Amino acid sequence: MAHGTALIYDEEMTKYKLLWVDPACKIEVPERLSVSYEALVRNGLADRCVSIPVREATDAEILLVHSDEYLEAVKKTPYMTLEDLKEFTLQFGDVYFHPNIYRCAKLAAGSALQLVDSVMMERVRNGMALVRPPGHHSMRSAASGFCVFNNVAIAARYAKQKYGVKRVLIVDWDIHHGQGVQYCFEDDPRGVFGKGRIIFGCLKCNILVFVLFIFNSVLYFSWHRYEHQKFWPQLRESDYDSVGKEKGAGFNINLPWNQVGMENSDYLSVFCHVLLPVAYEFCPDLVLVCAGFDSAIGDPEGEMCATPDIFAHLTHLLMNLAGGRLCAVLEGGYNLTSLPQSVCQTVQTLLGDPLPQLANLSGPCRSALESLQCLRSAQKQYWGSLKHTASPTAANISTKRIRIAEGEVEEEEKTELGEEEKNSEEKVWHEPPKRPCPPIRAASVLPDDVACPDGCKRITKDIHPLVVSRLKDHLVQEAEDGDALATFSTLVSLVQKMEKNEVGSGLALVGDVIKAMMCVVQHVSPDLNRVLVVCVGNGKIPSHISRDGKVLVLQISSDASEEQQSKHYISVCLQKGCCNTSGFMQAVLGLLLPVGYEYNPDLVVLVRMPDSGVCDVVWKQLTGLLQSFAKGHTLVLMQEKENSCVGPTASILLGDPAPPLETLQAPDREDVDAVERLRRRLQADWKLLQTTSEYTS
Ligand SMILES: CC(O)(O)NCCCCN
Ligand SMILES: [Zn+2]
Repeated sequence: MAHGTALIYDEEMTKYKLLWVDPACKIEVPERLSVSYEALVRNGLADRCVSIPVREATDAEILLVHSDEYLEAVKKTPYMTLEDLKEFTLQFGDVYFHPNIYRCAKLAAGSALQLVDSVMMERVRNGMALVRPPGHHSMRSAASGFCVFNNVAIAARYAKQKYGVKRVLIVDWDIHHGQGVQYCFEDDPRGVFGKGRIIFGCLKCNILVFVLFIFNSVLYFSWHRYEHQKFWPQLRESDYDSVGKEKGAGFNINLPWNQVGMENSDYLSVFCHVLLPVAYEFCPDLVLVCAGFDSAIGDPEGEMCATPDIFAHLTHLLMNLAGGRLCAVLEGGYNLTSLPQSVCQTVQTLLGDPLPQLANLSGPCRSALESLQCLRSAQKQYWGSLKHTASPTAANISTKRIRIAEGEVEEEEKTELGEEEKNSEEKVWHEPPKRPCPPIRAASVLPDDVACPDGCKRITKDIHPLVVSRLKDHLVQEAEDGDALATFSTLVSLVQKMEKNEVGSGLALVGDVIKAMMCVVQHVSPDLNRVLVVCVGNGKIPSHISRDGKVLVLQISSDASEEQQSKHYISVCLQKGCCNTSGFMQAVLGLLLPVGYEYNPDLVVLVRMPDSGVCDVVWKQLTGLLQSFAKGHTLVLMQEKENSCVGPTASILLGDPAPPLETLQAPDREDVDAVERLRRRLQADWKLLQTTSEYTS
């Protein structure tokens, strides 16, 4: 199991800048890189990383994506006069050249490759490359949008060629569309043949027998400010209906933001309702992130309102894929306050620190819902997890697109603020909260004959007089059973330690998981406002538990009775119960995650019901995903005889990545229907469950 987080940075990449007046390029300054690195140093994050040296990408590596003539032309720029540089720049859009930019562009691309090497050779688990110039706009024979070489596209090709990586997921959370990446992989003759489609011919009828077991594929996901094609680069092919070509259909996913001001809720709903379901189905071997932070609040380009701590969560949600192999490469980010904060949030998550709680999430705004629905509808024919998406009706979709090419321009909606007022509106946001690591990362309460997993701290059972007195009046029948009392009072004191952040998470083997859960829930201290209880497997949970919203129960099983549903008592009934991986993950990603984020609990209690049938890999994925909530304070309760679950559960609570699920088959129709039915019923209560705009008030 690889450990460690790589950090790649060299101040050489700060040594180029704009040498003439160009309003479009003046925001791309060297300080972007230096303030980001200095913030990592100041916050003690840089020296917790494995420092990997930069190197220049070779010609051959650059030619994986770019044409020979383009490379040869760029090679000449170091020797150009200022006039020649201006002249050379004119052929491209929104980019500038400098005598030292070629060297820096080779270092930026080379940094991405160093990162891929470190992760694929398992010298580290994941990492981040702080580079300049960015890459995702540059095309085969063109520079664009401050980009010279396409760092991440080169890294994807390099990973496939050198390490035989079959499936690469590229997530581009920069606020601009990385058209360079889209072009590179949408018509790549070698690369994108889809999810291993098998095409057989037949010798006898003289047709070539060829098996295109082509698992080589690159799935590119990008969200970007679009405003119905009004925003740079104003491309028709940046819209949601660009899904990839021929064999690549379904492997290009564009989520256009048609309004500015998008918030954390908008970003999370796109992750939960599009990216994650598809990513789990795709089952990548490697995740590359075009980590642009102009999608953060305060950025002059993005004009969005998502706070820097959102990147802690986006990073964490992707770390459960590809066995944790994640390479983040800096793209954009132009606000010199939110950029370093966002970089620190990202690196701190890569290092495995507890996640910050995201406060007052609501639902996605109407415009985001329209884009979400259009995208899910455009992609549903390619992805089982989206198969049963309701198609947009004209009524609830008002997307209009100004076809600049056709010269057909619809009346522009008047925005209440003029362009200049909007820009001048100074955004303010809180400094992201500290994310201290508790002295004990994971604790265990186990029978004496069960070994405590490495890294875990055993909490010896003892009777806490104060606790017991309160327990006794609740658990009369246990009063005589000394062991049960000891266990329950130890669990209660364990939760108290979590509240004080002395302990991160805990796991326990108990005689009766439901009783233990009830006891914990009834005895958490009053300043623990909300407890999320996730029950996996069949079993009756007393419905009075979710009183006054202090407790939210979500049960996934095969016998849940649906009529009991309420806002705080949700039971998902899966035909084949918890052993059906794709149905289970559909429920986790499409229901549990959104509701969990909106509920924002202070404690998570994960209960593994007896004979739940849930398989280890899915159990580990769930345990890992639940770390998103309550600053990682999860208490896992399992039945005494399930000793074999102790090790796997502990490894996740200690920060190991969950192993990847194999490529998910499409979920069963009944399960998707069950999840969809529940989603529709509950979305009035839980706005993050919405995926269509017909429900917004
Ligand atoms: C890397 C990037 O996506 O932030 N570049 C943005 C270029 C904007 C040009 N108007
Ligand atoms: Zn950008």
